[in-house]
Amino acid sequence: MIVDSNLLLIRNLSVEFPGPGGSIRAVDKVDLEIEKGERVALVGETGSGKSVLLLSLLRLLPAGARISGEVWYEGRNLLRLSEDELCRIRGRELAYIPQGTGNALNPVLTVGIQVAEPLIVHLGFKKRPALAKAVSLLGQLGIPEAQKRAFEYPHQYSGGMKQRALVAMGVVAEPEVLLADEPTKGVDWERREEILNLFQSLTGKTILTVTHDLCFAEKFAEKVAVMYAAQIVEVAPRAEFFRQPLHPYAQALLAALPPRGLRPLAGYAPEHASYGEPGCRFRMRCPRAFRRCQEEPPLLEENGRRVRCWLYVS
Ligand SMILES: Nc1ncnc2c1ncn2[C@@H]1O[C@H](COP(=O)(O)OP(=O)(O)OP(=O)(O)O)[C@@H](O)[C@H]1O
Ligand code: NI
Repeated sequence: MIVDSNLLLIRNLSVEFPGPGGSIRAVDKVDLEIEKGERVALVGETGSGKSVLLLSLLRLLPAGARISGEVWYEGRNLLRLSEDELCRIRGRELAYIPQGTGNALNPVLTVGIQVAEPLIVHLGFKKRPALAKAVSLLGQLGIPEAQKRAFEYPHQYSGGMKQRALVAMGVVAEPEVLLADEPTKGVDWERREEILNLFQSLTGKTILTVTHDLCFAEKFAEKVAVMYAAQIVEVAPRAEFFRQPLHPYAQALLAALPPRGLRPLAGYAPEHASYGEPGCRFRMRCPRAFRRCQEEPPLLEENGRRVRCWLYVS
């Protein structure tokens, strides 16, 4: 067993989807440590593997997905647990907050009862107090007239409201670990603040959030992890990351932000089929690429930061 102060320890995690034209490696040998009570933002462009990484931690991927590696949570490798054991952990100790844009909510149940359900299922609450808590949480997240709207169905909610209902459902039973996939997507500016406040009020809870919203990441996270083309390319404490990102991709990500110059990154991420080729996956778009980038860069570790780039190899 791995003895460590980390609550969640992801080791050499890979996910492949077999397909007719060969398999797609959506997550490639990811290592990430998350301490108890730590808030981590996982950022990176579309298709880089963030959602798949999150889903793989709780084995929520479609049946065809091949997961390898280790995910240690309090001394247990989640990838080795039986489905029964994992079911007991899911929702209660580790909860997943999906994106509200999909069909994550059940269309035939009221929102209130869905938000209340984890309390009933995992903590043995009776329906009335569970509903009361759901209503109060929905109100806290800025759902207007929560008392009334808790009795409405998902189709009566806007996209942003559905997203907030999913956040409420994820946090209601106060799980130790929250895995959230873009919890602010489609949510208005003022309402994002409420999600942020709610997350910050969950003291002692560990939160890993996928987000495209770097402003949210800067306010919310203590640590930032950056993915590019299925790999982790940088991990850094929040302040250091926003002051001086190391990886050229992370630098480009920040340079694209409006207050920092709004310079979009040109080009495209490499095709999955090319992942097997040697070399840095960012090199074709990298303004600082040099000869050595033809070889695969290691994930270097220095002063609590990590970066996968030859520029930092002396
Ligand atoms: N069920 C699946 N079957 C096959 N390929 C998949 C499946 N789910 C995801 N992928 C592929 O895995 C890669 C990573 O997808 P993922 O959804 O994790 O990206 P992401 O970083 O979350 O992107 P976004 O920011 O757009 O949400 C993509 O190329 C995607 O097409
Ligand atoms: Ni995603």
